[in-house]
Amino acid sequence: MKLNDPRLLRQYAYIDGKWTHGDGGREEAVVDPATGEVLGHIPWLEAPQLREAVDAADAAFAQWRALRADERAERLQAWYDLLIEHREDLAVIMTREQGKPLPDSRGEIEYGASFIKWFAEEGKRTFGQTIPSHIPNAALGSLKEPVGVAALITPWNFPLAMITRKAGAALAAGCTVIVKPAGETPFSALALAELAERAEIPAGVFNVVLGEPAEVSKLLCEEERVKALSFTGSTRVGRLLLEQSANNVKRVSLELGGNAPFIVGPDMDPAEAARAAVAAKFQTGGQDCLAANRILVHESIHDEFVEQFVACMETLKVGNGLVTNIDIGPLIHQQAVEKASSIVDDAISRGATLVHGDQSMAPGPNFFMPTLLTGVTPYMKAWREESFSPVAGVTAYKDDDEVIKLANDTEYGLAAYVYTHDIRRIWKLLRALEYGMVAINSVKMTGPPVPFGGVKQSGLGREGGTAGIEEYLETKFYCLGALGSVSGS
Ligand SMILES: NC(=O)c1ccc[n+]([C@@H]2O[C@H](COP(=O)([O-])OP(=O)(O)OC[C@H]3O[C@@H](n4cnc5c(N)ncnc54)[C@H](O)[C@@H]3O)[C@@H](O)[C@H]2O)c1
Ligand SMILES: N[C@@H](CC=O)C(=O)O
Repeated sequence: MKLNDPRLLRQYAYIDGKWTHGDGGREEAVVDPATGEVLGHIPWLEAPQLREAVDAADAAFAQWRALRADERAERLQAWYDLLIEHREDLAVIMTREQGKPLPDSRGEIEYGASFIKWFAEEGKRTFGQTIPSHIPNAALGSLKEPVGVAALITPWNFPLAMITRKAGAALAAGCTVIVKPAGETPFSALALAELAERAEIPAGVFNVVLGEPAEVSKLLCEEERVKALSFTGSTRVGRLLLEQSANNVKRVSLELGGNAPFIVGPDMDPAEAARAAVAAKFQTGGQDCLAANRILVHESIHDEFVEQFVACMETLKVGNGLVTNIDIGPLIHQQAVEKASSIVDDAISRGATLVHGDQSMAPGPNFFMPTLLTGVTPYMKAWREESFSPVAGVTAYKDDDEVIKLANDTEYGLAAYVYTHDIRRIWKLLRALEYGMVAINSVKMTGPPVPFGGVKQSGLGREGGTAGIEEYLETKFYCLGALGSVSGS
């Protein structure tokens, strides 16, 4: 891989400020999903090495939490500056291991870095409370204290931002962290570690462990000294980790799967709505927890919407993300391609219409051409499952009550989109949709100040914003008694 700064491509785990290979000799290849080329190898650590990471994070916690918030902010700001300085190399690493087009990778580096900058400041505002006392001669209040060592387990679709949204908050709060990135995209995480070291974030504060996913996650969940677990990934794995964290009653935050409805009201211009729906569906090639998974269009504009949607889809270019003007890169691996095919086959076998999408045009084995199905119903996988691919499904509806029922007909509750200019409809839908986030007449909804997260089986807790740092803080109440007369108590 050609980088201006080749030291950003590290092929070791990072524990206690040291680059570490695996003691057992196990390793895993990291592959470019666009070409199949092996980009490098990462070690799979053994249990004693994973425990060394916990030892290191636990030992570093005392000193890191003892720093003033502004001292931690300085280190985080230096880390942020280095990410921005090395944005181009980081983007190349991301495109090679994840596949997303280079401009999207650049966008993710800036997006990911923005969480570090935002939380560096927010760490200075972790205020406690002064509580008017109901106890004679006492002063009451609360302090905010860091939870302790946090394990951060992250997915491959946003290899950098899903780490920084967690680590920015955790480090600013005074916690130390152990990151377990997805095996498909470890190099972005390791480049973050290299830059954390250059930013003089002390040894043991930011660690990256690698290994067999189930083994590493189980050890981190069952480790008593790990006080918080923050996981982003599938609902299936999230459930498992919640269970494994139960024995030591760990603080658990889960950012899980989505099955976003995209609702188009009868008052919308079909062309405007179709452009927005294409953007919301095909971001990150559909491999996005916010991707519009079920497009619900009022029957009065359905046919024109579909026509406009196809016209927009036809402009999307599929190919290697390193090439200029590509909109959609490869899917992450063969299983993802097989899942996309099975969703399309299942829908067709149950009566949906394949309007667009010729897979013979795919430029390689991991590519999937943008596909449109109409007549999608709740009995199809295209409805029930998060497709995580460029497969769009459209369903016509009659009225607001029906679309609310349809939109909520899923175990997921991460994000929903509503396109309409009717204020009464907006308010009705906003209140009735069982989702953690609702974007109205906007495809963009994320960013550092946003309380990102889902309801139902899309997760627990929030990331980003003031709520995001709370996930890494305990509230310690104090009652300072026997004070004699306390004025104003
Ligand atoms: N809500 C959000 O903010 C958000 C953001 C990004 C992705 N996601 C979700 O992530 C999913 C896609 O990511 P993914 O395929 O990497 O998810 P995944 O659940 O397969 O993997 C996520 C992480 O868990 C690890 N893991 C995998 N299997 C495991 C096991 N059996 N035991 C323990 N750990 C295991 C992986 O190595 C990875 O680090 C989608 O469902 C998507 O919606 C959610
Ligand atoms: N696009 C989401 C990640 C979901 O996969 C985000 O911005 O957090």
